Amino acid sequence: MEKNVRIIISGGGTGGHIFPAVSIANALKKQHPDTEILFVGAEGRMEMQRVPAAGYRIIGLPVAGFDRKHLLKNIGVLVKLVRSQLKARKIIKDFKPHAAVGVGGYASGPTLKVAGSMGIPTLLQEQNSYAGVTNKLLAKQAAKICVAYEGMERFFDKNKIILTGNPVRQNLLDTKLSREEAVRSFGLDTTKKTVLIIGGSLGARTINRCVMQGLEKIKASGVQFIWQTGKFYIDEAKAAVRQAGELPMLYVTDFIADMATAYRAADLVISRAGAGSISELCLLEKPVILVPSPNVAEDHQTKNALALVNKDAALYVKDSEAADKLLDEAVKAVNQPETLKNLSTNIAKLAFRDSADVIATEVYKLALNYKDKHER
Ligand SMILES: CC(=O)N[C@H]1[C@@H](OP(=O)(O)OP(=O)(O)OC[C@H]2O[C@@H](n3ccc(=O)[nH]c3=O)[C@H](O)[C@@H]2O)O[C@H](CO)[C@@H](O)[C@@H]1O
Repeated sequence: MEKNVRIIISGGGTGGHIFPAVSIANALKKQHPDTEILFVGAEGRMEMQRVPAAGYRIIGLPVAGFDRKHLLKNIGVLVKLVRSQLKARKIIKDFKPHAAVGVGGYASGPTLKVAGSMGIPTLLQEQNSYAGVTNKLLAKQAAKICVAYEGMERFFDKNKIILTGNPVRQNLLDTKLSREEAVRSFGLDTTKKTVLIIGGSLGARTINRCVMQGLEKIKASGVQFIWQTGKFYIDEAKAAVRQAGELPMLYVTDFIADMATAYRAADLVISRAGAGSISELCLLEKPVILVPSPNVAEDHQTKNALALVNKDAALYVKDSEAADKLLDEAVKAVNQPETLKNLSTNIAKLAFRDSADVIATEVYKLALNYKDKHER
């Protein structure tokens, strides 16, 4: 008989944490429709909209990130952390979860710490090839740690590690559109090569600058571009395009809701090296030039990128060299079918399928085990 299991999923901050969290929830619901799921996020962050839009309930904690550069500013952050832990304790007492999942991001720290200290089994999902501080701290209490890269024993107890890959939104894999239909949906020319430029869920300043400074080059390239700027940069980007005059080979937007169509249209992708984007590129076998962000904790995007570059599965341009090289490299690569084919073959080998299902199965096992012991 199906037993009603309750699970908390906590974390967020950016798409890279939220999309895997929602995918795990969907997989749990698919496997065991009676599972009750509660999300715990950070007040004011992206998850507070995205999670309800995906059909799940979320409660926000007043948590904020530590300022690693200005230590004095952290007094307020510490107060918020204590308040968050108190609120997490109340949430857990009310909801009575049988397991908790942490996907990284501010909220997962207090939630998983409190859950662990109350004896509830916890599972961590580490998306990157270099473990974040929060996950390293939470790892001691965790029952299982699902990772996406080899070699994570250098951060975590190897007996707890399961190599699952990062969950990817199912609709990315389900699209039936042809390349031509996808290209047309952006108002572009189906006879031309197309480069998709993405900067992670929030956009990437360096990549945007390269495009804005390279508009004349783009005009002359014979190639067309779909450019996602991120919401902070869209006005500046649109103004630059207006000033450059007619650019029918360039589609500009702040955010692409339908990434499946954008990937389908692309012959080559230029991307930051966020873990979510990389997992998608692997599954969709897309040739990519990675430009890791140097502004993330412990420089983890460079490590993500190198895990692919070392296997000839991606091209690599350093952030500091992007202004000089990026557009030229993209135009060159997209016109070399042999290069594109090799990149596609090699990146496909790094894909993990069924990631969300495997993680959901592990969480459910932990939860059932706890429930059997405590609710007889
Ligand atoms: C700046 C920052 O801190 N980035 C981190 C953040 O990634 P961040 O959320 O920026 O990026 P990811 O690459 O992990 O994920 C981006 C997600 O947003 C989607 N997308 C993107 C653009 C768009 O227009 N529409 C859209 O839907 C992508 O398809 C993808 O699913 O979490 C990741 C996972 O821990 C880390 O590896 C990144 O280093």
